[in-house]
Amino acid sequence: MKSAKSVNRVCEFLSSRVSASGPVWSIQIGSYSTCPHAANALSAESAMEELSNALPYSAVPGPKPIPILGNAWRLFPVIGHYAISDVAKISYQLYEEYGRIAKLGGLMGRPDLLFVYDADEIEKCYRNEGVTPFRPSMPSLVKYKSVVRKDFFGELPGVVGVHGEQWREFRSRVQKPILQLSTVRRYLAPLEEVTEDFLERCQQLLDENSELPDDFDNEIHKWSLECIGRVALDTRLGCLEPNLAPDSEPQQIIDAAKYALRNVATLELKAPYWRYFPTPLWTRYVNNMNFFVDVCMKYIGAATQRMKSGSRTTNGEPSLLEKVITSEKNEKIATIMALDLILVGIDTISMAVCSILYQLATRPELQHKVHEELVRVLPDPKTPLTIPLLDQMHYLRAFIKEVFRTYSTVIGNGRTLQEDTLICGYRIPKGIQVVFPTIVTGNMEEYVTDAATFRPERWLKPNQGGVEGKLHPFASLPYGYGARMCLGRRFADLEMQILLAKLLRNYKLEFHHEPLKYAVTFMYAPDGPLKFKMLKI
Ligand code: HEM
Repeated sequence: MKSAKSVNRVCEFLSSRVSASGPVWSIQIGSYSTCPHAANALSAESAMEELSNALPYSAVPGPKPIPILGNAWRLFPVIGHYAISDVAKISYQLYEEYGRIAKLGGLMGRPDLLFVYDADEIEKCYRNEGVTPFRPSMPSLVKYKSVVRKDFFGELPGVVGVHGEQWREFRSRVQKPILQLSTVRRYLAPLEEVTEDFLERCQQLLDENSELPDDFDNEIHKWSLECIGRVALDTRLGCLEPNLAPDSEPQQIIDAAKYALRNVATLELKAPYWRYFPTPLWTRYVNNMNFFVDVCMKYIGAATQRMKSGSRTTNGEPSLLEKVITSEKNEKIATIMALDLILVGIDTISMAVCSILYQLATRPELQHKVHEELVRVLPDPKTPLTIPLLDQMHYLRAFIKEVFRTYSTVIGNGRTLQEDTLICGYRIPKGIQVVFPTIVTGNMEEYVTDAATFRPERWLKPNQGGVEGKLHPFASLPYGYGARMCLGRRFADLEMQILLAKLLRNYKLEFHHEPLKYAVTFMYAPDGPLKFKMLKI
């Protein structure tokens, strides 16, 4: 029984790791020559009729729950045919066994998970998700924000782990400055500087065979931490310095971020005693989060002081923090925004980079194409990057998109339905958690021509050397879609492009070890030492 409950946590964890996005609520009703409201009413009426004629939810196919254990047993390693460690495989197996829609129910005390593999239906779900889409989220963070530190987070607790009007209000306050192109552009030079320091550190880490160390993923992690410090806290945290003292602030930040990555999974997957009393793991989690809040408060306080004394970070475009502090006149909003960006902006990007580098190192011909493009765009490797230069790196961008399609870093996205919804001909009740498994749909021949082939050219326009073929826009959505779409996507793209451009213009990456398997640890990424050989070109 205890194990069954822990399996139940896997499902909760699973559904909290899938993400989604999606504005565009303007549904195309077709052309009308009379009153548009009449057309709307007609369409609403026919939607109601479709819903009432739909097949019942009970008819959705899926593994049959067995008494007492429900469906939780199916996630047990060995006795079930789905392995906990390979969540991606569960998504594939459900599709293979049941087709375009499958229900995983009987999950003991938690809503069913409904896997949808039909890209047209996924598109409909996103486009109709309403103004406050609900993404099931990390229960430990929800408790931390809404119970443990309610005193601090109050009525506007941020966007991550927050829903409904509170989410909408917060997002509407910070979305514009975060997504504004002028804000993002402003960070090009500072992030380039961070990346140059990172590459210098990589050089120092090379062994006598010019190979990077076993734990190179930790170094990538530090780079992404340093980038997010620059964006969300207006500071250089110092995480890339060699020989950090264990009690130095950067080392403590590195440890706290690593802890967040490794142990939150344990907290949410194992029996959730922490919901009822403070277990040692929970206490450590809370202390860790408090530490992050303190760090954010310290740097936002410093930014406010700088602004009061009239000395800003630069004379040009204000920084993200400066924009938010000025428009909100409220340090707390800026602090909570920074905390949210840090919480989700470190692991996503570092795991994505691990995956992209592994694919580049193991596909030398394609890596060579990226390098050729970079030589064309940057004949002098020392040329500082600019946005127009980055915009010419079409093949590099296509390569990133193709990695996301084939090895979806965030394995999928999800929404808790806010009202009864018609999906694949079934009436799906409000409250069900719908999963959009991009790890599967991005690889379906139905939506992507020659899906099994890794081919960045599919993302290019014909005049850029692109190849024609099917590519359903809702099959591979790395950043989700809509009102809840990834808030940091522009920074993520910028950070990845800067790193790859600087690295591959100057170095060749090789991998001379046993091929690595991909696994879902926290995100979907190669599971093993990334001992790349890094050779100066
Ligand atoms: C390659 C790296 C990244 C990937 C693949 C990624 C993917 C995603 C996805 C799929 C979602 C869910 C969207 C939805 O529910 O529709 C999301 C949400 C979010 N992401 Fe990212 N992300 C990445 C990097 C970042 C970075 C660097 C930041 C911060 C600077 C960030 C900040 C956020 C925030 C704040 C949300 C929550 C948005 C909300 O619920 O309103 N992400 N991300």
